[in-house]
Order: sequence, then C-alpha cells, then structure tokens
Amino acid sequence: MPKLALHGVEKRFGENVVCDGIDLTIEEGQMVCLIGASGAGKSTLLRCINLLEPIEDGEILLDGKDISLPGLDPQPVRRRIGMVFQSFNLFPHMTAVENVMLAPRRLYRKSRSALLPEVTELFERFGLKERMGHYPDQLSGGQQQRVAIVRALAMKPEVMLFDEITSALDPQLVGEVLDVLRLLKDSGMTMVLATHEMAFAREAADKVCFLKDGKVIEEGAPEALFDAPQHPDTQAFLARALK
Ligand SMILES: Nc1ncnc2c1ncn2[C@@H]1O[C@H](COP(=O)(O)OP(=O)(O)OP(=O)(O)O)[C@@H](O)[C@H]1O
Repeated sequence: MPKLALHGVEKRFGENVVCDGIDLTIEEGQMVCLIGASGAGKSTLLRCINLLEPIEDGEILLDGKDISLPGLDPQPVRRRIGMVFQSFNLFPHMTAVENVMLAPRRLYRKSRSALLPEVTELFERFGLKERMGHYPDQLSGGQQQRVAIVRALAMKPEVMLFDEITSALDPQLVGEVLDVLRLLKDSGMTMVLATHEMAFAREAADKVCFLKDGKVIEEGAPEALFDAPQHPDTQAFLARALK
C-alpha cells in the first residue's frame, strides 16, 4: 500500500480550478518532486495534503485511510505530515532551540529537559548544534531554513512536504538546504517537494511529476522525464526551465 495516495483531488478557489482531478501515489521512503510553472497548483496541492485547504472532490489516503473526509480533526494528521514553507516563519524573539521545542512542548506536554536530548540530536544531525542558542536574526537564511526543517522533524512526522523551500534563499545558501533534503531521504523519510530546482529533482527524486493548470501532465522516473519527456507541454516547460 502506498504511504500517500491522491485520487481525483479537486480544489477550486471560486471559479478557478487549481487542482483538477489529481492522481498521485507516493510509496514509503520515496521522494517525489512536483515541478511546473508558477500557478500550476503545486503549493495548493501540498496545502491540500496537509489539510490546510479543504478539497472539493476526490480523496487523500494516508496509509490507506482517507484523511480528507469533511469534519475530521486535521491536527492528528498534521502531526503525521510535516510541512516546511518558503518563508521560514521562525519566531524572532525565540532562540532556534526554543522555536523547535515550542510545538512538541505544547502538543506532547513534555518539558524542555525531557525534549532536549532528542532535539539536540536533530540539531547535531543537520550541522546546527552550535546554533541552538542563536536567535533567527543571528542566523543566515540557509541556517534559518534548516532550523525550520528541524522544527518540523521534532514532531516526528511520517511524511514531509516542502514548498519551494529554497526559493527565498541567496543562491550560495541553497546547497546546504538541499543537503539536508538528501540526508532526510537517506534516512528513509517519505517526502513530497514543490521545487524549481531542476538539477536537484533530476538527481535526488524517485519520481517527478509535471503539473500544468492543476493537472498532472506527465510523471515518471527523473531520467525519463528530464531526458525524454513525452508530452509537448512537458517538453516546452523543460526547454524553458533548463535554458
Ligand atoms: N488562497 C487562494 N485564494 C484564491 N486563489 C488562490 C489561493 N491560493 C492559490 N490560488 C490560485 O491557485 C493557483 C495555483 O497557485 P499555486 O500557488 O498552488 O501554484 P504554484 O504552482 O505553487 O506556483 P508557484 O510556483 O508560483 O508557487 C493560482 O492561480 C493562484 O492564484
């Protein structure tokens, strides 16, 4: 059974159909990259998976269970599916470690000292141990984004969604964030990314999915999709994106 399965997912904003019958399966431990032009619906699709947006039709199955049924409490699902955004959204008045501990302290009612060992281990794993006591404005954009990833991981999610997490970074800081994604993939995390980093998607994804106007136009192994795209829309998009 796939870890995550989307069947006929439809999302509209008024008359605007932003996800138009999306089918997508993500196996446990896979990294799936969503690519496509601005406005194709990548962010909205991730927000639907995380139940930040209700869907109009279709279903979203996590371990075979429909999490998108109207009326279900989204909070337990959001603990299982972490999400990281383009803007890091760290609280400026809290240190990195305080930012990371905030949600687990509230949700799991754990004390700082009970959480500290596992949180320290996360900071260590992502090369941030020296930065735990720093405030966001004392960190580079890349470090802040890595802290935001650690914050999501502190909830022990089973799936992670990443929405263009390198788009707001200076080019020289992108690499360190992509390295974190590689580490996470190696640890077996199931991941879905909306990204404009084509070279990364080609090298690291298990599957790449090209979206246009809210539809999956083409999906497949990265080598196949990048080197021999079948659909004219995919060909046109890649010709522009890889220029
Ligand atoms: N809250 C909202 N209300 C109304 N329309 C929205 C809302 N969020 C997104 N949209 C519309 O949905 C469409 C898809 O947007 P979305 O952000 O999902 O695209 P995207 O592929 O992620 O683009 P980008 O690469 O620029 O992030 C756009 O037409 C956008 O204007």
